[in-house]
Amino acid sequence: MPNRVTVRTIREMKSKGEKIVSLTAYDSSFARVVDEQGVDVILVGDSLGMVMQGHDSTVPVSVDDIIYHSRAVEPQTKRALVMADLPFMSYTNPDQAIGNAARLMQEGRAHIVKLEGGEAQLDTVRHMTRHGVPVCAHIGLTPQTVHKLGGYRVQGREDDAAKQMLSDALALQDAGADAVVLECVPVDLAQQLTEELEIPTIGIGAGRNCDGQVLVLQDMIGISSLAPKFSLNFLKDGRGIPEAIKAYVDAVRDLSFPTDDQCFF
Ligand SMILES: Nc1nc(=O)c2c([nH]1)NC[C@@H]1CN(c3ccc(C(=O)N[C@@H](CCC(=O)O)C(=O)O)cc3)CN21
Ligand SMILES: CC(C)C(=O)C(=O)O
Ligand SMILES: [Mg+2]
Repeated sequence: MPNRVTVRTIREMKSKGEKIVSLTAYDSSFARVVDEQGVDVILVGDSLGMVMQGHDSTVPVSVDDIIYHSRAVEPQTKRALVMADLPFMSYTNPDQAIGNAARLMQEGRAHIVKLEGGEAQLDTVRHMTRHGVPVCAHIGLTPQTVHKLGGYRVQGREDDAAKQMLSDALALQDAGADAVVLECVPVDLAQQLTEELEIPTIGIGAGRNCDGQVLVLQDMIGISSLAPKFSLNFLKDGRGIPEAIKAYVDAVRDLSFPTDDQCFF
């Protein structure tokens, strides 16, 4: 694995102020192109339940589904860190979580696993860390709990919620998390989280001050049924798909994406 991006690489990128670029890929053709265009972290996310399977949430996605896509993606990558989501109900206790993380890594070839939640996941993150499983946390809007949240909405606008998010993030870091995704978080709160954490923050709808950005590929080439405020179609001006992905990579690195239009305040 020479020159492969690892959790150490992205932490170094944070300390040097180099932006981390992440994008989803769910099949081998896209994985190859996304890797070739210089995306640092390829996410095999449970949003595949929406963009690949046509469900209206990520709730129906199984561990086998993630493995199916991750197995297609990872062998086509040469440089990117391949991250896979633990789907809903696959990590309700540390033993279940580590068993499913092992499947994502061994059957799915993933290099790091991601799970949603704060406080409730501390024992699980600690257990996985102790056993050498790289972990990315995911806080803010956690789509797996959409039926509790009551919709895909910005999180952390109230003082109490913002304080809770900050303490969750620090506790996840202490538990061993290697990175954290911040989804649909107001710009100022995401900036504060990014400054207070040593581990990298990867934002989606969380402003340009995060250490990195992530988008769902289908959103950034304009073919998904959703048009979240934080997304932007880069497939325009006669560009092909590889060029659109390159434009996204460049825009994250030169801070031209996201603009205020893609942010919550
Ligand atoms: N195609 C796709 N893109 C995604 O970013 C994505 C998925 N699927 N599936 C899993 C979750 C769900 N996500 C979503 C979906 C919709 C909104 C959305 O439409 N939000 C509104 C309201 C925000 C607010 O005002 O609070 C928006 O205008 O963006 C946000 C996140 C993010 N993830
Ligand atoms: C929206 C990103 C961060 C994700 O978790 C997914 O695509 O599943
Ligand atoms: Mg996800």
